[in-house]
This record gives sequence, C-alpha cells and structure tokens, in this order.
Amino acid sequence: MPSSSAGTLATVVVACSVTAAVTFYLTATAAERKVLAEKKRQYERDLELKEKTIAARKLSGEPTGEVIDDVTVDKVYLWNIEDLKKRFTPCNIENVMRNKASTTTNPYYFPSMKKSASNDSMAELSDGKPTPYNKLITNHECVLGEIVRKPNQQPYTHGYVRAGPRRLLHFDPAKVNAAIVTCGGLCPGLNNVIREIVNTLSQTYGIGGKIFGIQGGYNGFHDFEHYRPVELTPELVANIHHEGGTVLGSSRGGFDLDKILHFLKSNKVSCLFVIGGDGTHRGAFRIHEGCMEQGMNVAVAGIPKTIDNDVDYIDRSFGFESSVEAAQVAIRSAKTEAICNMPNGIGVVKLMGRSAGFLAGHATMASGDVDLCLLPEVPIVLDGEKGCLPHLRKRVKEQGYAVVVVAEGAGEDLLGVSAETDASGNKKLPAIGTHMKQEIEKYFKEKGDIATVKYIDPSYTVRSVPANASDSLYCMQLGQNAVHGAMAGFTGFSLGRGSGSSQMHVHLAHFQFTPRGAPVLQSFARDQLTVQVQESGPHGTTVPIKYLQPTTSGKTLGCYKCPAGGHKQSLRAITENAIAKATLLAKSALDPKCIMRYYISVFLPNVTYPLPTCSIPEKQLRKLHNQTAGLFLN
Ligand SMILES: Nc1ncnc2c1ncn2[C@@H]1O[C@H](COP(=O)(O)OP(=O)(O)O)[C@@H](O)[C@H]1O
Ligand SMILES: O=P(O)(O)OC[C@H]1O[C@](O)(COP(=O)(O)O)[C@@H](O)[C@@H]1O
Repeated sequence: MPSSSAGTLATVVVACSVTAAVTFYLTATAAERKVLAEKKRQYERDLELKEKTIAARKLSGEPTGEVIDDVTVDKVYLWNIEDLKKRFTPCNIENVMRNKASTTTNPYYFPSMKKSASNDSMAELSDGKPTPYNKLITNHECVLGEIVRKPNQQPYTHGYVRAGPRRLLHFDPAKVNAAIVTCGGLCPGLNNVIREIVNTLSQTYGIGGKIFGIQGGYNGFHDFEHYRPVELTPELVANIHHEGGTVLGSSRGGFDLDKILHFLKSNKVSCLFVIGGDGTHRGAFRIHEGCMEQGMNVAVAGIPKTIDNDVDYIDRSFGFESSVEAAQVAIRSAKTEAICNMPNGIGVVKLMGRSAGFLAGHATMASGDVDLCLLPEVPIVLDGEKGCLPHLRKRVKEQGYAVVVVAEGAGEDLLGVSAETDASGNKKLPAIGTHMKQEIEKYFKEKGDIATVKYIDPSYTVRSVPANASDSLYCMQLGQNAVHGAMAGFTGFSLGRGSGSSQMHVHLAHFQFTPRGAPVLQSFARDQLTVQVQESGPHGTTVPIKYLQPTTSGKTLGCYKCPAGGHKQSLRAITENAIAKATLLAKSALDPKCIMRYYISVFLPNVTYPLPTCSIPEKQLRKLHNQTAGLFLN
C-alpha cells in the first residue's frame, strides 16, 4: 500500500474510534460504564494469568491449554485383528524398504527403445539399496474411535489398530505370491489402489513371487473361460491411475468359496487383497474364515470401496469425494436448465446411493444451489404442510426456478420395494427420479401453473471418473497399508481413515452387519415401529421400554415407572406415548454417532428449510435432540 493511502486509512480508523468512544460516553449510563470498565480490568487480569500459566507450563514441559476435569479417557478397548503369527510360524525378517526399482514407466516408449538399455545397467537400476522406514508402528498404537468427547461421558473409548509398517514380517518376501480382486460397482480410485498394492509388494517389499490380477470380480477365481488371471507388474500398472474404472474388471455374483480357496492353495497365494463394498467384504470374511478353518497361512485384506460412503467406522471411503465433485456438473446443468427454461423451470438430478444418501447429501451441500434433496434415509412426504411439492412451488415463486436432487434409493415408501435383485442379491430400485418429475408436473398443473421440468440422470458418470488428487493420495495410503498389514501377518482386516487422518485396521467381521448408511436408519424409518411396554412389575419399579425390531434389539426407548395396580388405561397411555416417541425418532432418523446424517436427517424432512440456506435455531435443535436421541440413548 502506498504510504499516503496507509496514512489516510490510519486517520480514518482513529477518527472512527474517537467518534465511537465519544458516542458511547454520551449515550451510556454511568452504571454501564462502570460495569464495562470492571469487565476490561478482569479481562486484563485473566490474560496476565493465562500468559504466566503458559510460560510456567512451558518451563516445566507440561502441555498448555485448559484442563477439562469432566472429560476423561481412562481406558481404550482395542478391536483386535487376527494375527497369523499366533497360528503359524513367522519368518520374523526385519522389515526394511527394499527399493526395487521398476524398469520402465514411460508410456510413450516403444518396446524397442526399452530394449536399448543394456542388461547390466537394467540390473543395476533395479537393485536399490534397502533403507529403514522412518516410522514403524507397534501393535498397541491405536486410533481412537470416539474422538468427540462430551463432559461426563463414559471414560472409555474404542480404539482401532493403527495401520502402517511393522518391525517384523510374518511372510518372507522372497516367497510371497499375492492376488488382487475388485468386485461390485465401480468407484473412482480402484486403479490407484491396484497400482499401489502392486508397487508396494514389488518395489517396497521386493516380493519374489507373482501378483495375480483376478479379472471380473469373484467370478475370475474360477470362470476361466471368461476371465483369465493376469500377472500384474509395476510396468503394467504404471499409468493406470489416470483412468477411471478397474483394469481388472468387476462383476456381481459368482462367489464360490471352495473354488476361491482352491485357487489360493494351488497358486500358493499368501496375501489376498479384496477391493469392494459391503457385499465384497462379506465374501472376504468368508474367505478369511475358510482359510483359517483349512489351516491356510493366508492374509486376507479388504479395502473398502463404495461411492455411497456407507461403510461403518470409516469417515470417508475412497472415490467418494471424486464422485461428489463429478455430481456438481450435473447439478450446475440442472440449475442452468431450470433458470433458462420458462415458465417455472425445475431441474431434477438423480444421483446414485442405493440405501445411503451421503453422495446426494454432500453433493447438494457442496453445490449450494439445491432447493430440495431427497434421501433414502428419510421418507418422502409429497403434499401437505411439510410436503416437498408445496415447498418446491414456494421456491419457484420466490426465485423463478428450483433445483432438486434425489438419491436413487429414496422413495421406496412411495413406490414400494422391488422384489427383483441383481446377481449379488442387491434389490433393484424403483424409478424415483422420473416419478418425481411426473409428480412435480402434476402438482403444478393442479395448482393452475405450468412447471417446465428437466430431468438429468448423470448415472454412471459420477462413479466412472478418475480419482481426484485427494482421493488419489488416500488410495495410495490404503494400498500401502493393506500390504503392510498383510506382510506383517494380519488377516481378516480392512482399512480406512478413521479419526482425523489416521489410517486404521478394522476387523473384517465388523463389516458384516454395519454398513453405515441405510440399515439402521431404514429399519427405523420403514418398519412398523413397535415397542414393548411390560405389564408386570410392582408399583413404582422402573421398567425399560424395549424396541422389538431385530436391528434395534438391545436398545431401549426409555423407561417408565409401573403405575399402581397395573391400570390398563395408564399402560395404554404409556404405550401410545412410547410409540409416538419412537415414531418421532424414526422420522428424525437421528444417529448421534454420525454428524452428517444427523444434519441431513433432522433438517431435510422439514422442507421449509431448503438445504443450502437451512438453519434451525439452536433451541429448536436441542428440543428435537432431547425428544429423540435423549430417549434413544437411555
Ligand atoms: N454374503 C456374501 N457372501 C459372499 N459373497 C458375497 C456376499 N454378499 C455379496 N457377495 C459377493 O460380493 C461381490 C460384490 O457384492 P456387491 O453387493 O455386488 O457389491 P459391493 O461389494 O460393492 O457391495 C459379489 O460378487 C457378490 O456375489
Ligand atoms: O448398476 P450397477 O452397476 O449394478 O450399480 C448400481 C449401484 O452401484 C453403486 O454405485 C455402488 O453399489 P455397490 O457398493 O453395491 O457396488 C450404487 O450407488 C448403485 O445403486
């Protein structure tokens, strides 16, 4: 800034301050000035004390910051991962990076150019010097599960085994054969994970055996007529990370445990890397169990893949962010179409998300352009006071157009659950996108208006894109850590990024019933909610009110005190009250463990708060929370 303008600015600032002080002096009462002066003195005393404390702590090596007495963590319960070392003899070779160089990575080389290097110089190149890791992880290092701590919360938390290289190896790298398979739907980053596993096995660990690329998902282990296993090398995978999809191909169905175990045995595979979603992980868990039953010394590692981001324990699955990004193009197009097509333009975008609305919800919030977002977790209310159609009409009246995002799994409550399934047993979804288009047009017509609705289904385009930079980095870490875990002898584990940016190992078994998005929410929202109020019990005793759904078994809605004489009427009132509370909980679909879902589920059903600008007063939020979670957590 030139000095003259700086001078002018300083003059203006001083002038304003003086004016403010004079105005305050003239308008404030003497009592107010006294209070303010005391506050200022107190603030200065506190500041001085704080500075002295910090200085003293620094001197004694104590951490700075305020000690909160009512937030404590005394115990950490570690989810153990099965360790092959306990069942089979480990090689216990010291783990160092072997740095085996790849011989060519330039995609523009002709094979003849490659050959021009002499054999000697190639050997020299690929003979890197082993170097130690700058950080090795011990098995008792962990990543804390519940990192958000509330005052007076139970003083324990779960911990997950921290991922990363271990000091001693279970498998002798010289003897390792490995296999990689990708199953289920596509997801950005699959190729990055494959590439990283291959590079880590070949270059960092310098394994002596082969890496089998199983083509076409689980089918590729046995259906050799259609899918032949390929041998993966760093040269082959050098440039695959720039492409979407999976070079190995994928499929649904085709899981045959005996044949898979036979393949692993006959090819002496000791590390199997399975990349896929919850279905794939269920399969991987069975392979792990099968190996243990048959005494096979095989490490089975899962890498969770899902653009739906519906894997429990893991903050974010790889590829999710890239898909959210890809969805922005469709939302922007929908907005342009809506603005330009008159009268009353409405752009409807359908996004993937079988039973979890994370993709639709995140894409909506990231875009800031969406007026209504419909998710699988929340039943759709079309008309009435809180209906989405009147809300949409209101938004169109206010701004001339509106944008709608609908997750493909939303609206089963409207259209019914399909009995059809795909080859993996996943149920097919009703056509909610086109249904919403028709409903919007019909509603506007009934109200004497015309709606110009443009329907956009970006469909597979959001999941077939290459991984963005952030996902690529994540895939790299996942691939490396899967190999570190397997080479150290862990088995039946999967990986993810938990609290913050730490990578963790999670036992495969946990994946069996805990996809994060739908199941819990869905069963709450869609099953007929029933609660059990026991009649028995002496007057005044506290009796829990239990949920009867299998998915919620063990959880109680709340408690009640047994009325005197077991009056039928009081019991009926308690039951009705309990059902009302349970339904409220079901509608709000509140899960205090997942803030995003909390946010989406609580806010979205109340469509008078369009998402991008939605705000709910703190007081109202607390009330909702108390009405629902408080009871649920009893
Ligand atoms: N319970 C299970 N046991 C064994 N394999 C399974 C199981 N559930 C699904 N699979 C297999 O896992 C693979 C991928 O499952 P799918 O549900 O299609 O995708 P995703 O893993 O992405 O959820 C399919 O080959 C399917 O047959
Ligand atoms: O048409 P496809 O290939 O069977 O896949 C559709 C499904 O795949 C997904 O992208 C991911 O599903 P999976 O996790 O089961 O692979 C879903 O969002 C979508 O419903």
